[in-house]
Amino acid sequence: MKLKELVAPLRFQANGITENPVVHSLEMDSRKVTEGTAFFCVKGYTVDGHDYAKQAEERGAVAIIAERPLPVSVPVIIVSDTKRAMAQLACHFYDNPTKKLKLIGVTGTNGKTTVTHLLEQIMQDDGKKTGLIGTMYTKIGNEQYETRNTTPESLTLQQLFAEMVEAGVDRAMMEVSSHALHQGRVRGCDFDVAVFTNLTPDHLDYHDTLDAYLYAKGLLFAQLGNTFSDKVAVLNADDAASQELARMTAATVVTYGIKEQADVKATDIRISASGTSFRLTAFNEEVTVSMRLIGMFSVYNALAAATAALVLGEPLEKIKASLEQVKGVAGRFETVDEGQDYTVIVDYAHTPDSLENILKTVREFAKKDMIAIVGCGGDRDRTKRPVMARIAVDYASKAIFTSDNPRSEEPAAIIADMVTGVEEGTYEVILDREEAIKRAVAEAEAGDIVIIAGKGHETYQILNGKTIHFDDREVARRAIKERMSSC
Ligand SMILES: CC(=O)N[C@H]1[C@@H](OP(=O)(O)OP(=O)(O)OC[C@H]2O[C@@H](n3ccc(=O)[nH]c3=O)[C@H](O)[C@@H]2O)O[C@H](CO)[C@@H](O)[C@@H]1O[C@H](C)C(=O)N[C@@H](C)C(=O)N[C@H](CCC(=O)O)C(=O)O
Ligand SMILES: Nc1ncnc2c1ncn2[C@@H]1O[C@H](COP(=O)(O)OP(=O)(O)OP(=O)(O)O)[C@@H](O)[C@H]1O
Ligand SMILES: N[C@H](CCC[C@H](N)C(=O)O)C(=O)O
Ligand SMILES: [Mg+2]
Repeated sequence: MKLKELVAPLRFQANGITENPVVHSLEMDSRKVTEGTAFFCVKGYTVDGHDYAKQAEERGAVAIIAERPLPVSVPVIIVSDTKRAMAQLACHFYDNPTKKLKLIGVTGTNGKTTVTHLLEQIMQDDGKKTGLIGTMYTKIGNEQYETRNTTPESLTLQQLFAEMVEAGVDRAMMEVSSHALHQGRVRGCDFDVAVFTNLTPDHLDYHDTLDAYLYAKGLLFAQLGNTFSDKVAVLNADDAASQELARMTAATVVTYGIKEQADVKATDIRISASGTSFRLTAFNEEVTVSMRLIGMFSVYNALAAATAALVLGEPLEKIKASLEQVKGVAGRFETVDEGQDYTVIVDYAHTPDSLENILKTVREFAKKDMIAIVGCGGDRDRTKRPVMARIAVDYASKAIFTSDNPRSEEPAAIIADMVTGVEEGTYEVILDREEAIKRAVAEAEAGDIVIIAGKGHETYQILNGKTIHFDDREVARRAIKERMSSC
């Protein structure tokens, strides 16, 4: 695409360009610039991309989009907000891929990864070609690609959607984080359905207040638009935040829930240690669903996915069949089973609400003791630390506090924050996560349950700013085997 055509959507901001080179690619990272790139200078939280304009030019950039004049010899297009321009031009450059597929965005504090995976299963079972973008990876069909963020920035995002369109994807589901909404990463995405799971405290390091966090989530619904269209907001009737979210859009609102009046409802809920069953009533239809997913929160996730699928025209019977197929999502309530006589579960609970949900659920079925291994991420919301510690102590027979991605913080300083929420003598601290897991496995008696919370599918530990390989499931498996072989 020629430069003038690329920047045409910027309208008056693009006036005065005289040169018109061919632009082969778009980049916001100077290190990735190649011959023919248009480079966007983005002011980040760590550095200012404007400082890398010269490097981008040296690497072959043919145009620079910036917020101020720069000493380079290639054309510089000055805009008031490069991130905004970047999203807009990315949509244009990749020919608005999200207009060519059905796009479902899922937001909320907990359950986004799970709900997108449930949707993927439903769509795939109905013969649709799917794309998925989220915490664990991006998937196009069944091919997986690594991504750094749960919701990538706009350039990566639009490129991924273009690849999806190219691959024949007709249904794309993505997790939309509050950070992404706040930073405008999803601007220009043509969402057909926006799904809300729930809102509980998290990320207050970034958003400061719960209201600001809710506002960021609300942007997804605002982005459905202010015209009456086929777009649908799928809201959780049992979460008070949904009323705020409904106010933000003119799109049709469809609700799901258990307690309050809702369009799609679960009743007769039976939860056991091996699964969950419920009656699913959707508009004038009704089916009974028996899933392997455990806990009341899983019923909410199933309802959210079922409602989104229904509004996209999937038949209820097929939705039921798919939900019944799902074995679970990696790192979410994943059991590590080597035939031992105690249960070991790895789960991604890293917020107060998710930790409480998971521990409460297990507590209900635990016949004997429940040992919980809990940590809190470094360089993240400090306010959740004492709350999570309190929850662990309240629900578990034994709480072990350990490290969960300390990042640039001292592991002991994170634990020091955690223990302000609990009384001395009610917990044990083992800073080294591997040691903590080994200890829990060594102490577990027949019938006990060990829950290793916080890292789920993660295959790394970020310590002292360095990333090392670490997988709770591998560590637990090794510990179980070692214990077995030493008996
Ligand atoms: C706080 C935050 O959101 N940071 C995001 C931000 O990084 P940043 O602002 O620090 O970027 P920066 O390093 O200052 O760089 C600024 C600009 O200079 C450029 N640069 C930099 C160096 C160089 O040599 N050349 C160059 O051109 C960079 O490419 C960039 O364009 O922009 C990066 C690129 O898009 C993101 O990867 C990064 O996410 C970091 C990794 C992160 O941890 N984000 C978390 C908070 C986050 O977004 N989490 C949510 C999920 C949360 C949840 O729901 O649980 C997510 O969606 O992932
Ligand atoms: N609907 C829910 N309500 C409360 N807790 C939940 C819910 N669904 C899942 N959880 C808990 O939260 C954990 C994370 O779930 P999931 O990965 O689906 O959430 P997420 O919103 O994608 O998280 P992230 O923001 O880190 O991407 C699970 O391991 C489980 O403990
Ligand atoms: N998306 C979340 C994941 C947290 C996972 C937990 N293991 C941690 O590192 O705190 C975040 O980046 O805050
Ligand atoms: Mg996720």
